[in-house]
Amino acid sequence: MFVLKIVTDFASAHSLRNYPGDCSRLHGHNWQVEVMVGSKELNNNGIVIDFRDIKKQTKTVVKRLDHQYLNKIVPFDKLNPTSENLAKYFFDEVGRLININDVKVKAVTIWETSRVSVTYSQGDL
Ligand SMILES: Nc1nc2c(c(=O)[nH]1)N=C([C@H](O)[C@H](O)COP(=O)(O)OP(=O)(O)OP(=O)(O)O)CN2
Ligand SMILES: [Zn+2]
Repeated sequence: MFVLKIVTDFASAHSLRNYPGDCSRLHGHNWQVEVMVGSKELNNNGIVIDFRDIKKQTKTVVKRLDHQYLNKIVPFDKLNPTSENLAKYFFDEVGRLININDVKVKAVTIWETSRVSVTYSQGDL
């Protein structure tokens, strides 16, 4: 299995619903997003997928959230805007844009700060 990784980031505000502490108040993060794409096969050019395509499609999703108050953006108007839910959101949404044949998003890691992160994946990495 080849696993490619791209990293990007965005800034947004959120407040956690039903959170027993100061994270229930409005505050912001510079989120870092790592998208891992895997495949067992290479194409004729010896690549899985162009890094540029992964970056481009990830940025399409980032644009929806960048410089926004996440609690007002679908689906986080209903779904708590936790790192866990953001990781699954990127996994699903970037996957919808780039998954084809054996080439699939394998995992997404969201860094909320430089000290804490969540990884969402389905199946083996
Ligand atoms: N499992 C989760 N726990 C927490 C989440 C989350 O998304 N998933 N989110 C938060 C808050 O968003 C909070 O902003 C982050 O808090 P924290 O990690 O404590 O960050 P700090 O910079 O305030 O803490 P340091 O002690 O300076 O590292 C909380 N928990
Ligand atoms: Zn927070």
